[in-house]
Amino acid sequence: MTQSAILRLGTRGSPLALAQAHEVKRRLAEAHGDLAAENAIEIVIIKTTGDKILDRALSEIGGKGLFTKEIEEALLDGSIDAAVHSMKDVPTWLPDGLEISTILPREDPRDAFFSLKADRLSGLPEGAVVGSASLRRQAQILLARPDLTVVTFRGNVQTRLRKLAEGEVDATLLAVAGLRRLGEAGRITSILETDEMLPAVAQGAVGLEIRSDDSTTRGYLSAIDDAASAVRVAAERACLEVLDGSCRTPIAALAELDETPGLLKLRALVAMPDGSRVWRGAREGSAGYAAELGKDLGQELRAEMGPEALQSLTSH
Ligand SMILES: NCc1[nH]cc(CCC(=O)O)c1CC(=O)O
Repeated sequence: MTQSAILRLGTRGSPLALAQAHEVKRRLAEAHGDLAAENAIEIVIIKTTGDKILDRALSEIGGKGLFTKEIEEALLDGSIDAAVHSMKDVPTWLPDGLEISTILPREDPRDAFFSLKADRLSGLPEGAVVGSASLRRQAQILLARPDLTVVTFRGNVQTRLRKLAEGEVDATLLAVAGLRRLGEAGRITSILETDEMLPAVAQGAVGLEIRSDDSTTRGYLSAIDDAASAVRVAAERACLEVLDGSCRTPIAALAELDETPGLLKLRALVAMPDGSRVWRGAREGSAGYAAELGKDLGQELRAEMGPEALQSLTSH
């Protein structure tokens, strides 16, 4: 008989999701002697709705939690103890009884540019075609370069880079964090600065979700929490929550800790998908009030947009 695991981690089965789950397992084994034993941590792969839909842009399907619903069900029914998520894919609203307890040290939050025709976005020839299924990236690409065409583009990293090599598109964008975790960062053409392409809320952050009443798992996970990353993600998610964004709303936000200890700087934007309008805002304040800072900025942007623009962007 095999010894049953002490801790079961639920994850999607994509190469990126598995890399993240193995990073969590490695960090936990380093932090706790009993979790270092073989089979002490079991990685449980769970297929989500988002994994089954490969042919359409997620923004067309809509709905929140495409990558998290089935994993959260496994948490609630006790078949796993913690869920490993790309925090970018986790809705701000969580089911009753669940919470995000832990954020790992955040990877680079920026987006990477890939092209065989130019070394940066601004260098693409007039009328070039960029593949991206993200409305956030689409809106910011068109803000900077209204002459470009953005087409829906999905699939894993390998698939996208093959399509790029075959000339289906002239360029594409992917999160730097995912490429680093997959050991594919060497294929990046260049990294987009955040004033040109503000990242998605929580991009580059891996988080763990648990049952709120599970103090045993909470205890294990507290050793691998990165307070600075958690504060940044809290500010960005609070901003998103106020803006009530779905994956169909082009929203970007990035919180960074200043060299001045305890000072958190948050930038956010909301744009029309076609890049015809953009609303930007920035706030800074104490890292101890990260969520308040995020909410304030979200409310400021809401007020600036007015009810009509807000309605057209967030209601579906
Ligand atoms: N929506 C898919 C997704 N979720 C997280 C990442 C990248 C890793 C991260 O942001 O932590 C990606 C792919 C991408 O946007 O390139």
